[in-house]
Amino acid sequence: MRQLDEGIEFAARAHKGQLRKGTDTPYISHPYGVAMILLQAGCKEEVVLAGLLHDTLEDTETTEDDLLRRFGSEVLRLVKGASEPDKGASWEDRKQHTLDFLRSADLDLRLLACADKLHNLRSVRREMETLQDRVWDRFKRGYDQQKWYYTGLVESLKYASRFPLLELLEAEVEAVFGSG
Ligand SMILES: Nc1nc2c(ncn2[C@@H]2O[C@H](COP(=O)(O)OP(=O)(O)O)[C@@H](OP(=O)(O)OP(=O)(O)O)[C@H]2O)c(=O)[nH]1
Repeated sequence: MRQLDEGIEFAARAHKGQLRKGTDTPYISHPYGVAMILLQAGCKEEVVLAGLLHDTLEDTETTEDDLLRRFGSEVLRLVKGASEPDKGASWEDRKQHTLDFLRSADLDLRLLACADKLHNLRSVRREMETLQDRVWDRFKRGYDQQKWYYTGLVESLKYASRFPLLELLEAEVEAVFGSG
């Protein structure tokens, strides 16, 4: 529990002042939400910690060395696995890389990715209630490409084996993209 408290504080400091895309929602709500999904799914502490910290390498000043010293090599491995390696590549290439990577990733990495995408898509679905298709305007790509990405995520995550959390993501993808 002590490590989780440290992870909560570390993530809150790292993401201080950041907002979710196109909203006034503090960014930290996303890592906290991802960690809650992982806790509820019965994941071990390193995976929950990685949920709290999963965007710190990609979106904050945090370095790999910071994570290694504070949280150890397994948490660092998981957070690196949740980070896009080439920020300069096109949206299509970055997302294709994620789809390819997840096909052969171990279960803990797939649980982390699944919780991350599930939390993102749940917030999209909530906002669709007021914005309808305009919700996609805040993202770099619209409905068709996002549908390609999220349906591809489900395929990649189940490629090696299925797991219970994936069913929640599949249901969410169906609810958002199923009829489109
Ligand atoms: N749904 C949603 N996403 C948000 C929000 N705020 C920030 N994001 C981030 O936006 C990304 C999707 O935005 P895009 O415009 O399509 O692509 P990009 O930022 O990755 O270039 C998600 O990345 P991702 O690749 O899907 O996942 P991640 O691993 O980067 O988290 C997610 O991290 C929000 O309010 N709702």
